Amino acid sequence: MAEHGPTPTARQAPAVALRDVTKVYPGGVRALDGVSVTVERGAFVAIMGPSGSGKSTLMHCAAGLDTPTGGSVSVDGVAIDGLNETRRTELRRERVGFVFQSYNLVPSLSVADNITLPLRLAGRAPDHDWVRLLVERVGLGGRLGHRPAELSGGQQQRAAIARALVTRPAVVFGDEPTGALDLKTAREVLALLRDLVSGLGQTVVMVTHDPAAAARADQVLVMADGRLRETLHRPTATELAHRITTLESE
Ligand SMILES: Nc1ncnc2c1ncn2[C@@H]1O[C@H](COP(=O)(O)OP(=O)(O)OP(=O)(O)O)[C@@H](O)[C@H]1O
Repeated sequence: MAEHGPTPTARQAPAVALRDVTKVYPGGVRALDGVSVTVERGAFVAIMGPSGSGKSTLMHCAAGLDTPTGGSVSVDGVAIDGLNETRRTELRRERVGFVFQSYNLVPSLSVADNITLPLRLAGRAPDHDWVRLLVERVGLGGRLGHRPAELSGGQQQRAAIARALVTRPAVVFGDEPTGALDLKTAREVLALLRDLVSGLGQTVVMVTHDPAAAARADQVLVMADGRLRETLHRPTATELAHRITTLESE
């Protein structure tokens, strides 16, 4: 067994599984109310829903960034409920990648060093072929020596996507990954995510308010009032926009 690789049993497990997850915040807000979701390996899943419906809470619980009040969560076949904070941090570092709306690159590091930073933090030697392949896929070959401030927003997000994939995580979570980008650049970044799912088998789960973005996913989880209201398979942007407007007016 590879030192950092999942066990053969875990390899068969879904990328993420939530069973009957509940989250009640101090003060009594029930942000999640019995949510069960299975994300298969190689799936591109979007989470949509009205403001306050529990999208971010769902993603944070699924990624081990927040602890559910009830139910269970597993990532790459590992139950995260029983892990202490140190083991949970290790699991996030080794099996989960993150892409944020605001890129979150380290300003003082070059693009190349930003991309390989998660490997250094995990004490792992870079797999040079994999890093080269990622840099090629995200189209940043000519920019590796630049600082993030010298890149466009779309290029910064491409670097952040390469960084998220560099550890070969079981799942990449995106929090409004195209939220800060103009329409054309957002479309390019979505096409890249789609390509990483279809071409490399990467599992991606992203929260988005944009029906056009969610329509690139294989499945759209529609949240309402802390519950999974429905799962749509390859819906169109028009269908999604209509669905969300209906939920917002309920
Ligand atoms: N730390 C917190 N403490 C208390 N209540 C919280 C906390 N975080 C979120 N909530 C509440 O939980 C509910 C779900 O919030 P969440 O952020 O998951 O929704 P969302 O669908 O991501 O919303 P948005 O689209 O506006 O980002 C909301 O009622 C919110 O006010």
